[in-house]
Amino acid sequence: MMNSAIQVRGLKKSYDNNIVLNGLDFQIEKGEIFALLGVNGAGKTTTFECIEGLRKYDSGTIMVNGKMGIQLQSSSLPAHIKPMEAIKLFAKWNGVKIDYTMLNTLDIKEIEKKQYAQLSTGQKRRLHLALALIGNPDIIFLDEPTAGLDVEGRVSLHEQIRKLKLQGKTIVLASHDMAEVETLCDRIAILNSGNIVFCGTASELTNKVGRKYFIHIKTEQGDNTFKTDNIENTLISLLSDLRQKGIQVLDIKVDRGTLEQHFIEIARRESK
Ligand SMILES: Nc1ncnc2c1ncn2[C@@H]1O[C@H](COP(=O)(O)OP(=O)(O)OP(=O)(O)O)[C@@H](O)[C@H]1O
Repeated sequence: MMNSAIQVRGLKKSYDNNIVLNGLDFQIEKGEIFALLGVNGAGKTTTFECIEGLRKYDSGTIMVNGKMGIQLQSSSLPAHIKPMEAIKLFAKWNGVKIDYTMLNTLDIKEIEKKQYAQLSTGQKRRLHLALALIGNPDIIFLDEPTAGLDVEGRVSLHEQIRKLKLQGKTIVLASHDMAEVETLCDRIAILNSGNIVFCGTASELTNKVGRKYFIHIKTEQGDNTFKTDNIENTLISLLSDLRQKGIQVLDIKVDRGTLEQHFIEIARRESK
């Protein structure tokens, strides 16, 4: 019997002439938080749906070792349903008793009187997570769980996900937020042009792409972006240069770069 929670071998899927998955190979170990990263349209949802058994694939094998719980996409419930009605319905379908402790941790009480359509994005996410957990699954799929959430909502969801891991659950999530998956996930797979172009830990990824930062400086003369692996030195030299020229700085932002920028970097390295 395999030890991994999920094993995917040679997974291929096309929609008409559009090859979305061109032979994916990866496995997800039991008890890990695993992220599938990719830009919009990379095929994350398609991969998930193939694994979940919701979508037919063209070829390859998928083995799943455990019960799956799936977090619904937003607005997938009827507008008038109330959270507790949805929870009772799901519990009935799953033939399980409702776990009120779990509902309390997700603060479902706070929203139980509202209708689905009246819930905020964060409240809908919490309800969707509760519904995914109703059947006490071993493997939980979260498709962009923090998209559209504010910082507080994001932090609280990350805490929930970490708690699930401590309970021994396997968490599989899709995201396009590099910073998020770096702090949250044990391993990351990057999906690009139908293939897994990277699969490993966040620090392995950092070693591969280098610790690159992007400094965005807005001045009275316009916007400029600089790439660096040494924020301090680059900032000092940029700022002193601007001061010397008498150009006023209006705003400065530093970030880790977008996923696209990291892809370009990885692709460049692999073609060498
Ligand atoms: N039912 C479908 N019929 C035809 N094409 C589809 C279908 N579902 C998805 N696609 C196409 O497959 C590709 C991958 O879509 P998918 O939703 O899997 O990507 P994704 O990585 O989840 O994207 P996002 O981050 O935007 O959710 C896209 O080009 C999309 O247009």
